[in-house]
Amino acid sequence: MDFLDLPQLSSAGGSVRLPGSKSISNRVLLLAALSDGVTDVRDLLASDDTERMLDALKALGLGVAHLGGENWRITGGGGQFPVKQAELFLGNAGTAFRPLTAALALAGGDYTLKGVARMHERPIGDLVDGLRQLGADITYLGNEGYPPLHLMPATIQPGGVVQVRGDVSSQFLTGLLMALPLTGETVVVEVVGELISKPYIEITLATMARFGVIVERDGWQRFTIMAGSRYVSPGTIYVEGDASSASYFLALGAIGGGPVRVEGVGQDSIQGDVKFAEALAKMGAHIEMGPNWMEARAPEGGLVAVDLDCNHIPDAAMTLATAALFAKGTTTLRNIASWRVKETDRIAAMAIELRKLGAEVEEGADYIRVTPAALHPAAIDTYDDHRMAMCFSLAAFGTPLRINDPKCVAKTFPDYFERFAAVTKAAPVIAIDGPSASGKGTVAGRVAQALGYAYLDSGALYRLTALAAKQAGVDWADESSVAKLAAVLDVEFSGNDIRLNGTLVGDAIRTEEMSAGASKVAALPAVREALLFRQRAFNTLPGLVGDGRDMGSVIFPKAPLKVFLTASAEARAERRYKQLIEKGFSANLPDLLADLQQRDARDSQRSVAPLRQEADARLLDTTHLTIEQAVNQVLAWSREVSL
Ligand SMILES: O=C(O)C1=C[C@@H](OP(=O)(O)O)[C@@H](O)[C@H](O)C1
Ligand SMILES: C=C(OP(=O)(O)O)C(=O)O
Repeated sequence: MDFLDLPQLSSAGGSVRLPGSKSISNRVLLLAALSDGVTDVRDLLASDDTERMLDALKALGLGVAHLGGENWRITGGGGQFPVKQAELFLGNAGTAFRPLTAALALAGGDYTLKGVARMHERPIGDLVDGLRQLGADITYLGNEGYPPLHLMPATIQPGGVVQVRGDVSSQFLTGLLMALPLTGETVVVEVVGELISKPYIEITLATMARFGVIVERDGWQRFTIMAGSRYVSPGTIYVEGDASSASYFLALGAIGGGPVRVEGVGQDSIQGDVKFAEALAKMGAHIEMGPNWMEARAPEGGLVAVDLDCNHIPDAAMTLATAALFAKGTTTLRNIASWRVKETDRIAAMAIELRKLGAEVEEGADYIRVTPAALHPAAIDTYDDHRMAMCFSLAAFGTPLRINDPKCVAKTFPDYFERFAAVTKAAPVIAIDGPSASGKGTVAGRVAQALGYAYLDSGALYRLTALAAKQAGVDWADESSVAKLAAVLDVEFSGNDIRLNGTLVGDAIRTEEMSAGASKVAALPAVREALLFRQRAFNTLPGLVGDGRDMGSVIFPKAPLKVFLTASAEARAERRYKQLIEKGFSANLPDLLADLQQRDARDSQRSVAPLRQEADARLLDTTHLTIEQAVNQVLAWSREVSL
């Protein structure tokens, strides 16, 4: 599985231009398609959800032209879909599936609407019930109340009253409202039950108004579409930046110092999720806003917990759940039952993954309660939910972590992690690589001490793996068995002490036998894979010095300082000889030299992570240097680069 390892973060600051709003993009596309005339859409969101809508409109025979960049030209059908029979795949896009169901059910064609497996678990029964009151002919192809759907031509009863439930998803009301002008008659929509996610209805009404249809309303209960309502293209329309996507960056600013500014959405927005900024302000963040921008800074004393009804910001509220990891006290997010029927059961998923990091979490049918704790590294599953992936990126302020399947952000924000990297600063790493017995361990340890950084002796992990295999009677050449051992290796580093399965290992991993074992197991790709995240999990604050063979090339390719530390084979053999004699082992210089040369050859020729100087690594040849001189050189370089 694809994954992304995040180092612990030290700060956040900067500015981000947001991608277009998903909710506005898909509404604008559909209304442009239903309009008379040509609409130029600017700043459209480029993502999976909008691609599904664009593909559907093309399949339905509407004019869809890419003008380059984020600009599209839609030629409307004046309420007609030229293609009368089609099978549409709508992925997991609620904003495509629900509104297209309504529009196509009234359009007099034969259409099959499908999605990904999860879409077939997301309810649509309340919308179908509403459409059937108008005479629509809709069949469930799978489970009653859920996609996929088959829509057949039907005699639509003009006018009257349609009742629709609004307590599972507001998208049912949105779908009906957008489709009803197609009937040409006056229709009243009555909402049954408490309407959730109300601000999304405001987006619907505001977007319909831009296309010339004004809906009369009586609060949240009754909406009237007048006879003769027709969509008319506004000519050119601009899509605002996505307010839900803004939430991650505002939270980064609120946790990581800031200020982080988002551009493309602000106080003039029609999106309810701008209210996320108010929630963050309640947690203590300093928020500033302009018509088209928002900015967040961390409060001096840190964030504080909140107890909030989040029904009005169902998507952005997820960001509060991970921001809560950095707030003093217990945060409770209430009235969020709809989380359970979105991309995944978001209450359950959030609780499971927050607990993996160490937080205390309580979940109920419609709430989640998060109490922060000292976080520890974990691999976070994202459940094919873009917001899970984006929300958990915030946790990196507390611990290095792995995000599984990070590409799921493509639903609404394909380059999220690139933007994230641009406004965050990672705990620094000094990567020191070099051949056996070059003295890199000694130098790395002393540099770490001088800077107050942690020290990762990656070679020790391979030696420990070799030792654990020997103890378990596993052959060093048995790749899958050694990898299994490596994945669950119970090791603990504290100062100079190393424990394996709770027992001090001392010099047992420093013997020539374990050197050879380490070199052998290190050549096995599955073993290296198993130890990858374990090593990256050392990338904590205030910083790390790592030594090994692939620190700069594989483990920490973004390390701000990379050193290739070496010495002539003769000098290294001599150093090793002295070390062994001092420790009371017997040793023979010519043998040591021959071994070293053989090992150099094996390490530099192996197919995975061969030992070599990276193009961006600085060469430190210590043949004629003392340890102090080598340490001082690395420290001098560390001052040169900004760590
Ligand atoms: O209408 C919309 O654009 C949306 C409505 C909300 O769904 P619910 O109404 O199902 O809560 C929201 O979660 C979704 O991401 C987008
Ligand atoms: C719920 C979401 O999506 P959808 O539009 O598919 O409902 C979301 O983006 O968080």
